[in-house]
Amino acid sequence: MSFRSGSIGLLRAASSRICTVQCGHTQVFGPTARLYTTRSSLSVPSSRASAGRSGSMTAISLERRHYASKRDNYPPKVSLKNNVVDVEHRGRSLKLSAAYLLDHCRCSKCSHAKTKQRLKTLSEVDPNVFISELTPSSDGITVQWHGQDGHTALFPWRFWARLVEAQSPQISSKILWDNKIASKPPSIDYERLMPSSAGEEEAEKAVLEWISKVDQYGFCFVNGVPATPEATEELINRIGTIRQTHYGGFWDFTADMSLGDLAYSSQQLPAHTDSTYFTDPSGLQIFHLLSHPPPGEGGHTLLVDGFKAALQLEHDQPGMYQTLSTVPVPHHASGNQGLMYRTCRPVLTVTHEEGDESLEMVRWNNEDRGVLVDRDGWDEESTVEVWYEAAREFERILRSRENEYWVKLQPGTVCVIDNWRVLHGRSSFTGSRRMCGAYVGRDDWRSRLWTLQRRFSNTQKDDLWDFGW
Ligand SMILES: C[N+](C)(C)CCCC[C@H](N)C(=O)O
Ligand SMILES: O=C(O)CCC(=O)C(=O)O
Repeated sequence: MSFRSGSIGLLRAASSRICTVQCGHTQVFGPTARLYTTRSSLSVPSSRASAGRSGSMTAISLERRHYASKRDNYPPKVSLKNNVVDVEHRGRSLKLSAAYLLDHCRCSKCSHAKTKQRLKTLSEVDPNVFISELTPSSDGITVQWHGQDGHTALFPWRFWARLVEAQSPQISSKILWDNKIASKPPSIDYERLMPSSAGEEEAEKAVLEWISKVDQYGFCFVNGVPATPEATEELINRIGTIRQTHYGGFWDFTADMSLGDLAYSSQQLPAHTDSTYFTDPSGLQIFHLLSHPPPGEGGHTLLVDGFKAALQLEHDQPGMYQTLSTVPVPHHASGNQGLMYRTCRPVLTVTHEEGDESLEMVRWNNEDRGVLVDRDGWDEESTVEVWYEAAREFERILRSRENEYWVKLQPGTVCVIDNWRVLHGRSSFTGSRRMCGAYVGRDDWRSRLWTLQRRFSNTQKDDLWDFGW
């Protein structure tokens, strides 16, 4: 499969469904066997190539997006038969047990209104409980259980609708890209992000736009940042708490080998993700080049969309994708006295949420990779040799010219990277080069994204039924 730059390429995915791809900001491609596809609102420029069945782009979702419930004007159809509740809504249906509904009751006895936590253990939910009655009203359906001291509770219509819609493939806004992203990389202006210059509400809206771009593209530049560590740290705190690691919290570093890692050298660093030796790799990697005065040269930054590369591998070599998703690989950080970090995990983390499969993380760092051991026995078909073949192909895709986006960072431009998706690297350099930045945890930046989405969405504020999805 090849992406023809600058034109509409036709890709015949494994499932023989034809997708069109607009090279540059590659927004679509790949098999649909493993991924949810859904018609997106993206419109395809009139394409020279026939787009086969799908005349329009289909946005491929790589992971479930935070599901934003929609107001539903058509109350779902809810009925009870043989102690099973049948829910039909927008052409989809599901069946719920009486015990499931009792477990999901959010009355004041079952759920804490402030903490949104359950107040019942599973042992307090009788798996054989019976529903004695369903009573519809304008607000929803009141369920009364037989026994359980006559437990009765209202489930609002938005609960029933959201539960059914949560079964369908979630549309994500992930946008895959190749080196053509250079023509228009995602970015936002610093002034818009700071309450002191934009006001609190507008700055919060801008932070939502900023983090949404990181979520969509896997990276985003911030332009016009004062080239100081202080301003950089203040900006990073607009996203969330800086994550402490054995490299400290906020870092300000040069090529002085002050710490036992190649980052503190002037050597070239191939495309990699950081903290592959942590069970929970850093969520965001944030860089700000503060200075690299002449006659210093080099030190260009490399970015590669790991999700695009992984799905390219899945399309071309599904068996290799499977290998990289299953064979655990050791990674370690052993360069600093008295510290030893080691973790053994596959290169690709694929989650199986509710039966669907979605790519969640690319964990790739050849410098920090440890010793491969084959417990199944060494032969030509050994797991290690099969892994090498897949890893070499993946590295070939990562290092292909079409996938490498090189950029020379400048003082004043901060680069925020989703370290679970986008790989970064560096060319070697000469002279005095000063870089600062920090990590932010995955859960922290995703929490900031979801709370801002909720703040600026039209959902009822602090609606107990809006949590825990
Ligand atoms: C702290 N700072 C980002 C400057 C360097 C961190 C070293 C990163 C390490 N090689 C890894 O890939 O996890
Ligand atoms: O110095 C740079 O530009 C990047 C260093 C790096 O890759 C890292 O710290 O992980």
